[in-house]
Amino acid sequence: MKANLVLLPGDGIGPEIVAQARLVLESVATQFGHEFSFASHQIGGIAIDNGGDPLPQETIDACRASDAILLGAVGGPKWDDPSAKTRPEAGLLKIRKELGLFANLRPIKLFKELVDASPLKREIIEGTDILFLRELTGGIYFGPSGREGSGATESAFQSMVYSVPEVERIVRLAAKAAQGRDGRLTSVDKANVLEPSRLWRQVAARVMAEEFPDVKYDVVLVDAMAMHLINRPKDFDVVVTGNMFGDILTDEASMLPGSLGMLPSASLGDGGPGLYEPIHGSAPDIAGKGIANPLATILAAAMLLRHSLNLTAEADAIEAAVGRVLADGLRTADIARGSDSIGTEAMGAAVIQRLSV
Ligand SMILES: NC(=O)C1=CN([C@@H]2O[C@H](COP(=O)(O)OP(=O)(O)OC[C@H]3O[C@@H](n4cnc5c(N)ncnc54)[C@H](O)[C@@H]3O)[C@@H](O)[C@H]2O)C=CC1
Ligand SMILES: CC(C)CC(=O)C(=O)O
Ligand SMILES: [Mg+2]
Repeated sequence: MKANLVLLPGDGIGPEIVAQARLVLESVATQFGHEFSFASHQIGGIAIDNGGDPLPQETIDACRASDAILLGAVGGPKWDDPSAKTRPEAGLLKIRKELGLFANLRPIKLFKELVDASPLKREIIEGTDILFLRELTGGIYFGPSGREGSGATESAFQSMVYSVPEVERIVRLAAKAAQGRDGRLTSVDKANVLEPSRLWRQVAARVMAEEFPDVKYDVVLVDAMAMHLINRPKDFDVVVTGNMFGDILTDEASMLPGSLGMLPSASLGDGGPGLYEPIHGSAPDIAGKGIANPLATILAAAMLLRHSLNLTAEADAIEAAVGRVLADGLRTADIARGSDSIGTEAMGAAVIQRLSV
């Protein structure tokens, strides 16, 4: 198969981890007889530095013309000035919106070889397999925002807005995902306080009752969910939630496998190219040191093969190679828990070495 892939390395550790995922994809292409072409484009802080815009038009055009996109991360202290006209993160939000990527799939799957990396007890986490569906192009990150007044009385606002169609489409997708898994769906909201959450809860209940009577459905408030996630994670199958709640809960869930550096994601819309990325950010504290964990990005590349290119065996091969690396005891610093660790490049090479085993 021929595929035209766009790489958006971005900032901080982004270029380091995307480089390893690219090598893995090149190795898969050679082994399975595919022709993948790669074109790198700018997003985030580096794009601001080079032209003042965190998402240049040429990047949007290249993404639209591609079969799939692999992104590293954006942002960093260099661009954190609160009075700046724009921010790297605005580029990421915009590309998601431009491409209509309303569904962010975040699988929280534990490699059995890695149960020792979590700060949580083995008996709590072992066997955890949750699929989060985070709504990605609506909610508070996209609501009306601004500032009013000035000086000591200045105020700022950002509104959470959800519409019926926005809730319907993400709940339908989540329910379909549940049908293909253990048949259970949990919707997470804050309906005791927030009006958009009350709409979300009403719409989700109707969609589930009318269209998915076979899926076991329940609702949990987001604050309680934050606790359940680390107390009884095995009780959850598919979880559907809004943009900000999904963002925060999945960072928390990264403590189940033990590190943000282990969790990939896929952002999908109604057709068109999907965008794949680790769930973590640009990790400025370790950028340039060669120690970032590239496995989340490598696993995101596996999701790209599975969801955008329909290459199941190839995606399985990457995931199996990651399992072998972990079984062989190889760990980057974030999952080493004090024992010996290897760097970003060595971890990428170790995955490639085990691809054909
Ligand atoms: N998708 C994206 O591009 C995202 C961008 N950001 C941006 O990233 C910047 C840094 O944000 P932080 O709050 O520090 O979150 P972060 O996710 O970048 O890092 C949080 C902690 O996890 C560690 N970490 C993250 N990924 C790792 C990896 N692959 N291997 C080993 N350790 C890893 C970091 O070293 C840090 O200690 C900010 O500018 C933020 O806005 C944050 C989240 C997502
Ligand atoms: C720009 C932010 C919303 C990025 C982020 O934290 C995420 O998508 O996980
Ligand atoms: Mg996040």
